[in-house]
Amino acid sequence: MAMASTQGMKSKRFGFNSSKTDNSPSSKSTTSSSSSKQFPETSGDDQSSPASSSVRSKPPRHFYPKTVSLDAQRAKENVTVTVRFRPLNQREIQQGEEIAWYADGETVVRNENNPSVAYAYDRVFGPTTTTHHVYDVAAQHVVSGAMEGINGTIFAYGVTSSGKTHTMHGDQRSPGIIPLAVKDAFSIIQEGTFVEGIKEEVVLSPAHALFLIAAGEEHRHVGSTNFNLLSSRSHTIFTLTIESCPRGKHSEGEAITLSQLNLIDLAGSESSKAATTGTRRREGSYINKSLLTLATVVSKLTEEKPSHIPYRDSKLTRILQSSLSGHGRVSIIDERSLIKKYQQEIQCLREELEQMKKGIDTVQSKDTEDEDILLLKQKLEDGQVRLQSRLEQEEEAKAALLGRIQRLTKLILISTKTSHSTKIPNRPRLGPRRSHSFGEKELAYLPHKRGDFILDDENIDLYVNLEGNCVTADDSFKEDENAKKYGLLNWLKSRTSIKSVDRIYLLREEHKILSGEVVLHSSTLRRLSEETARNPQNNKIHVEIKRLKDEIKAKSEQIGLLEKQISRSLTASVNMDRSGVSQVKSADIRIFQEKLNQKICECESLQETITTLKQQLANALELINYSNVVNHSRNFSLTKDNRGELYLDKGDANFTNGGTVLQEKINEIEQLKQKVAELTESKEQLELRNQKLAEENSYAKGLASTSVVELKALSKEFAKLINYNERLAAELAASKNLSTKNRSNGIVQSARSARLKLNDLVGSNSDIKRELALSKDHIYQKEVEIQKKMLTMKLKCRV
Ligand SMILES: Nc1ncnc2c1ncn2[C@@H]1O[C@H](COP(=O)(O)OP(=O)(O)OP(=O)(O)O)[C@@H](O)[C@H]1O
Repeated sequence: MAMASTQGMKSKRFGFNSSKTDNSPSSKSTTSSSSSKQFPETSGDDQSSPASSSVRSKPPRHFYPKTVSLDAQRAKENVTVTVRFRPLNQREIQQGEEIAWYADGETVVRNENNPSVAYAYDRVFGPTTTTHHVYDVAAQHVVSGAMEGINGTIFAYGVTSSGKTHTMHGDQRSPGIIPLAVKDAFSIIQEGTFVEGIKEEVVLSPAHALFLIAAGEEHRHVGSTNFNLLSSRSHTIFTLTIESCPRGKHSEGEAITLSQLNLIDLAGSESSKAATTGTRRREGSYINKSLLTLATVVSKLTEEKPSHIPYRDSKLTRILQSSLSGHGRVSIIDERSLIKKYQQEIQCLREELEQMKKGIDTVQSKDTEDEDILLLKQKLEDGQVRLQSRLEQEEEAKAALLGRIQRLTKLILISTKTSHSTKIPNRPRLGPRRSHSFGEKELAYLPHKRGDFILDDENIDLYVNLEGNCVTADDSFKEDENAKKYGLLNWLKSRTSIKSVDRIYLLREEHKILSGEVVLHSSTLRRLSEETARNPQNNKIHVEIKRLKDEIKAKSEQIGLLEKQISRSLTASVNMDRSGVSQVKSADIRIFQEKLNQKICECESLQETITTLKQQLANALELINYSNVVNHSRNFSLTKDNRGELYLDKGDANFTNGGTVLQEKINEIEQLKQKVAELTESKEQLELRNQKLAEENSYAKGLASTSVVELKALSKEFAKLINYNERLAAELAASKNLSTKNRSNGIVQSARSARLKLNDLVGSNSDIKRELALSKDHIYQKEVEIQKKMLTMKLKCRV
């Protein structure tokens, strides 16, 4: 028997060629089985069978690859071919069967009769090899690859009775590849990322999504640390998987895009100081570890040539892997597209079929009976059968898909029929529109357009649209909006029933499917029972009957469970309205309960401390009394007055020296205490004064630096004014010179113009003079101001 495994997208030729097998060395060699090698009776799987029959008899046409050597190219391919020999069974031994082919080493199969004939495979297993070993060597990598997302196929092929079923299915004693692979897959799941309670649900409306978020929040772990009374002890990840496709008439059959939007509220990183208990510290270390991995992953992703990115180091990065790596999952085909594709394929196949039929007719009409034409006819007929069966399969798949679509459509109808109509008009949008699996109609049921919600207990306190502007709705919507705005919880509650309706519907659907399966199994069972009556020796039928009975039993149990779930869901949906508020609040109650418990614990420990202190005080008092009695046998005792201070109760008589000394000491202590109190008071006053002085000092310093700046500015201004003053004086002198010159030069001018010019000059002179006087005044004022400021500063500095 041979086994092939393929992995990955590349589908490769196996190197088999049935049409040439007749000429192949393998078929020749199998004819001479009389001198074949006999294997010893040491099979790991079946101790009773001594040799391989798979090579004893004539090998099948497809048994050996055409190529003889395992070349380097093949090693790189994703297809591996292995051969397993089975031992001869009792019957074969009795019949004197012999072995013609044997395993020569781990990769070569040789012919006993003709040692020069040899074939190489990826791996050859002798008759003593256990199935487990075959699995480990030839199949395990395909399974683990599949767990990493690489498609894989393992199949066994060979002549009848060569051991295919034994290898693939096996039995209790020696389980085959299939059970081993299933077990392996599940054990890999256990080691891999497992997030307890993670859920993926089809969301039918915004309310549905919000309800799921609220349910998730309820499970969020919160605890108090030294820095935060309600610190998040876990990350919350809300992943919205969005399916979208181009919208429009001609979009049918187009591939849909699948993308993910992760909305994450991370728990904060913290030092161990933030923790109040060991548990919190442990949580903190987990939080820190995942955040560290996130940081490492992000920094690696930003590298130009990223090396290994440790997504697997934390569940957080593992979950976010597809989004972080930037590879959106794109272009998968949805049911409608699939149907469209199938329809096209069916059409093509029909056309092909028609053409083939025509070809057959033509061939028949020619009535040529030579061998080639017969062969062609045979081929065409084969093709026709194949096409017919493929057509049937496609039709079946189509029917199944249509059924699924109908169920989903029903589901959507159920979810939307409870929704209210909306008056909110369509929003103008930029760019081409895409339709989403969750329609935009649904968005209209949000309290207002697209928006971010901030829920405060039962009301929305703040409501902001995505652009960050305050919402200003049309008057016509105001009333509607207010109702929604101030009653989101009620709005939410009205929506939450959708979920339970959906659940009940789905449970019922599942119930129907299971019931159908039970009916189907029962009828098969009846048929098989009739068969057993006719053929009671057939063990296979008995096994099949047992299997069917077990399955019917298991399915009936499942049906029972489903019925219970349905009735529970019905009750829950009735109670939903009543428990709506409590669902939202229960998280808060849990937190407050936790805090209350903590406070109770604190109170208890304080009470314990008080009791211990009281006890210690009583002991101390007793000790003093006792020592007084023993040492002096006198009537005095140490007591506390109503202020809690110690004093000596002297009693009536015979107060001795010891008592006096003690009293003196007590007085001394009291005096010292008083002194300490006085000193503390004066120290406090001094500290206060010191603080005040320091404040004044810093104020004065500030003032001084401000004044220095101001002084500089004033000096600059002063210099400027002096310059200006000088310029004005120069101008005045120049204008005086000019008037004198004009007069002395005796320039002929009209009397009127000369007078005007003179007037101008006189006017400008007097203006300049006035300006000069003003600037002098200004300078003087500034000087006074500066002096005043400097004086104040000096005074303040002195203070
Ligand atoms: N490695 C093996 N060790 C012991 N017995 C084996 C081994 N392989 C097969 N057998 C036995 O050989 C017999 C035939 O095997 P099996 O039914 O698996 O062959 P098959 O290739 O599936 O045949 P078919 O094509 O007719 O279904 C069975 O009795 C099986 O238990």
